[in-house]
Amino acid sequence: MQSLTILGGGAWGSALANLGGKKGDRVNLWSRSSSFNLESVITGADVVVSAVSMKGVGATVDRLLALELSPDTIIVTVTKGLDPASTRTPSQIWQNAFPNNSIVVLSGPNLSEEIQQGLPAATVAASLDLAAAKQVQNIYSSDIFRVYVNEDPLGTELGGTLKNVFAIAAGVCDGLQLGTNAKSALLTRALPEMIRVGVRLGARAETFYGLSGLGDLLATCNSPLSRNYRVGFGLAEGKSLEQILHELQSTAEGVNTTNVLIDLADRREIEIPVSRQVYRLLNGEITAEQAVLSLMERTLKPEIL
Ligand SMILES: NC(=O)C1=CN([C@@H]2O[C@H](COP(=O)(O)OP(=O)(O)OC[C@H]3O[C@@H](n4cnc5c(N)ncnc54)[C@H](O)[C@@H]3O)[C@@H](O)[C@H]2O)C=CC1
Ligand SMILES: O=C(CO)COP(=O)(O)O
Repeated sequence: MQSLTILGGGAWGSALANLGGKKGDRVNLWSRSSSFNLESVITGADVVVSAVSMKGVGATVDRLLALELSPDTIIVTVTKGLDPASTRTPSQIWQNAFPNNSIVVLSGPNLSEEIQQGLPAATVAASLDLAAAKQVQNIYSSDIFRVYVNEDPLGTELGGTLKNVFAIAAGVCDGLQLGTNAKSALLTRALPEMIRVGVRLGARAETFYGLSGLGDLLATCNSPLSRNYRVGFGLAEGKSLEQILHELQSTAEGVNTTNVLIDLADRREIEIPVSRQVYRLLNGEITAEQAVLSLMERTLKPEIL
C-alpha cells in the first residue's frame, strides 16, 4: 500500500483523490481550507500530487519547502499553466525547488466531470525518471483510467497547457456557428502552432501527437465541459471576459496562458497567429468576428506542418 497526498481540493484534485484510492492506497486530500495541517500528510507520503491552479503553484511550493519533504517522495504535477513572471512551467518550478526529487507530469484528455462519472479515459505520466513515471502509472491505472508513460515531461505538460488557448478559440468558433469545416481547420492549424512553441522550448515534437497533445486538444476544444471552451463561447456571444469568469466560478487557465505565451513568443520570435488573435480578443482589442477575419486574410503560404 502506498501513501498518496493530493494538494488542492478543486475539480481535478477531488477527481484525482477518487482515482488514487481505487487500488486501496492511502489517499489524503489537502486544501487551504483543510482542518488538518499539511505536515501531517506530507510526512511519509510516497507521492505528492500538486493539483492547484497556476496562481497557487508558487505558494504551494513555498509551503512544502518549509517542511521536510523526503527526497524519495515523488512529486506529481497536474497544473496546466505558465508562470507569468518567469514563463516557466509548473514542473520546471517544482524541479527547481526540489532538485533531488523525481518530478512526474500527469496530463491528458481528462475532463474531470466525465472522470467523476466513472467514464473511461486515458492519460500520460511523464518524467525524466522513468521508474517514477511507472510508479505513478501503477498507482493510477484502473479499469476506467489507462495511464501511459513517456520521458518528455516538458512536451507532455506543454500539450495540456497550450491547448487551453485553442480551446478558447474553439469556443469562439462554435459560439459564432462557423461550422465543421472551420473547426477542423482551426484544430489542424493549432497543432503545428503548439509544436512550434514546444520544440523551441525544448520539448519533443512527437509528444504533441499523443494523448497529452492532440488528445487533450480534441477533448477540450469539443466539449462544453471545458471551462476554456466556455470562455471562448461566451466571448462569441458578446459577454465580457469579466462576466464569463464570474459565471464560471472556476479556473480557466487559458486566459493567463495566452498572456504569458504572447510574452514568450514575442521575446523568442515564434509565429503563433491563432494564439495572437485569442490574445487580442481576450484583451478587448478586437471582436470575435474580427479575429476570424484576421486569420482568414493572412498572407497566403504553403501548408507548413
Ligand atoms: N478540471 C479538469 O478537468 C482538469 C484540470 N486540470 C488542471 O488542474 C489545475 C486545477 O484545476 P481545477 O481543480 O479544475 O481548478 P479549480 O478552480 O476547481 O481548483 C483550483 C484549486 O487550486 C487551489 N489553489 C488556488 N490557489 C491556491 C493557493 N495559493 N494555495 C493553495 N491552493 C490554491 C484552490 O484552492 C483549488 O483547490 C488547473 O491547472 C487545471 O488546468 C488538469 C486536468 C483536468
Ligand atoms: O484540461 C482539461 C481537460 O483535459 C480541462 O479543461 P478546462 O480547464 O478547459 O476545463
